[in-house]
Amino acid sequence: MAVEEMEKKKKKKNKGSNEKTETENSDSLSIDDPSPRCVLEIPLTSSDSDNSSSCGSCSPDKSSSPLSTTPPNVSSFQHHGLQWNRMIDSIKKKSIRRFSVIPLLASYELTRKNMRRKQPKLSPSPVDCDQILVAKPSWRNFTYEELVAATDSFNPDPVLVMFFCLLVASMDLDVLYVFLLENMIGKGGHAEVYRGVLPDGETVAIKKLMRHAMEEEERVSDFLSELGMIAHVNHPNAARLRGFSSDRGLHFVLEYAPHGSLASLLFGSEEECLDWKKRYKVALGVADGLRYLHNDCPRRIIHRDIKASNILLSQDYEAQISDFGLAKWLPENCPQHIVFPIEGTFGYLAPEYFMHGVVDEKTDVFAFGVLLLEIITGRRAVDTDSRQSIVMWVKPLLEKSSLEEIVDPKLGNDFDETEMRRVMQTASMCIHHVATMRPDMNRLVQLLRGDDRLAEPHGGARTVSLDGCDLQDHTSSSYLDGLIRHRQLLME
Ligand SMILES: Nc1ncnc2c1ncn2[C@@H]1O[C@H](COP(=O)(O)OP(=O)(O)OP(=O)(O)O)[C@@H](O)[C@H]1O
Repeated sequence: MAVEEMEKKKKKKNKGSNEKTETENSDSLSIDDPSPRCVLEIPLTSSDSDNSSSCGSCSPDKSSSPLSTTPPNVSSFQHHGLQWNRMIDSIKKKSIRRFSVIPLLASYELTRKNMRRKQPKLSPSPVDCDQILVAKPSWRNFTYEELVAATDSFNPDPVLVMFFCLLVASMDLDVLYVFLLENMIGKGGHAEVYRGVLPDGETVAIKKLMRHAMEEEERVSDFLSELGMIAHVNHPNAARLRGFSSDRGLHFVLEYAPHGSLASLLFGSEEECLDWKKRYKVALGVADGLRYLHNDCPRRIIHRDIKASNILLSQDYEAQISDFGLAKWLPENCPQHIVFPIEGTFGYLAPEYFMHGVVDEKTDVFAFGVLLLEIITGRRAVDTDSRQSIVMWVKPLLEKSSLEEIVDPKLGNDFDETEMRRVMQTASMCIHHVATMRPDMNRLVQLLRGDDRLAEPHGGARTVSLDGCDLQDHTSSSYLDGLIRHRQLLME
């Protein structure tokens, strides 16, 4: 846990500087195609215009194969993109002066109707690019007063807290704080999350970015990046945006997940046990969500922070991938990307990522494998006391296929053995130390469902192998060395 916190601190310290310091790796690696800096920003590059299959890929009846996408109407796509880019540029310029500029977005009602009014009529095309560019016509810009009303004044004045504390001298400050913040439902490395109820009765989660360490400009940039990402995502297994607010702080308004995070259910209480049926459903849901992000979303998205606390659970335990703060857009035609500094959460990082900064779909596949191991074993990615990585602990047991040593003791014998073995086998493929040996998400979904006879061999339509990074030196022992080195670096 301490290690994880250390990682988080490092992550947050580094956050923001990441985009500026990402490096190009000359030959086979991607040019630095930035993640979106604002809602609906389309990063157009010459390479993209040449090979932009993303536009067609968001048609609602999309098959699971990314190869079956319709070619985009490039000129329409670029036209929209350039228009949005101009708007974003203007926001960015103004945000340097003062970040009260985001309400400007309010004047750009992001509805399809409005888009049409502001655009010259385009010739009809087989692919409706409006659907991509205006992926979430329903979300809106909230005022601070609306958020206060929704959360019953979620953020009490610290002076008020002190006043109460003095008044009730016997009360512990922390207890009082939590008492006053009874709507707070979660706290991450850079955000507090509150429950709120909108006037129409819908319960929402309001994620409020905290003000620590980061420069205001960086926070704005990160906020816009995460907003741009989540605004593009539209899948039952991904968190849904209801709106945002930049009034007195930066806020996301998200669909509320009543069961909280997978981490809180798996590790929260000794007494309670998430039954196997739900665990299996969550595993399938996360796999589906990742498959969408990697293959079927308007842009190829690598999440980079898949972990149990970023998987939320809906009323009926449908998994929702959340927290797109580190997510990265990769161009279609570039196999991988090199990033520095390395960000993410210790215990979930793929070897080629924490050793060489290589990012692609297989980065998420590795983290997904660790998540599956947590689901099976009920252990954390890194054991709190021994600080042992679950990957190193489980590898010999997976080889023995030793159910009784691996399965969460809280489950007893209350699980479907076929499903359990399937998930174990899938996890073991995901955590392979050689990236190209890990299956892609299309195949993993099929493996998890038990219809792997239909599955393609390793690799994926959007994933191209990169010899330099599939170094055979990623043996188990070098992985362990790498982990230790990485941990030492974090401690420095
Ligand atoms: N939509 C939601 N519904 C219910 N609970 C939520 C929701 N969003 C977030 N939470 C809770 O708040 C916690 C923190 O949220 P989140 O991970 O988005 O914050 P963060 O600061 O970005 O985290 P990180 O430390 O990973 O960067 C989650 O683990 C979850 O328990």
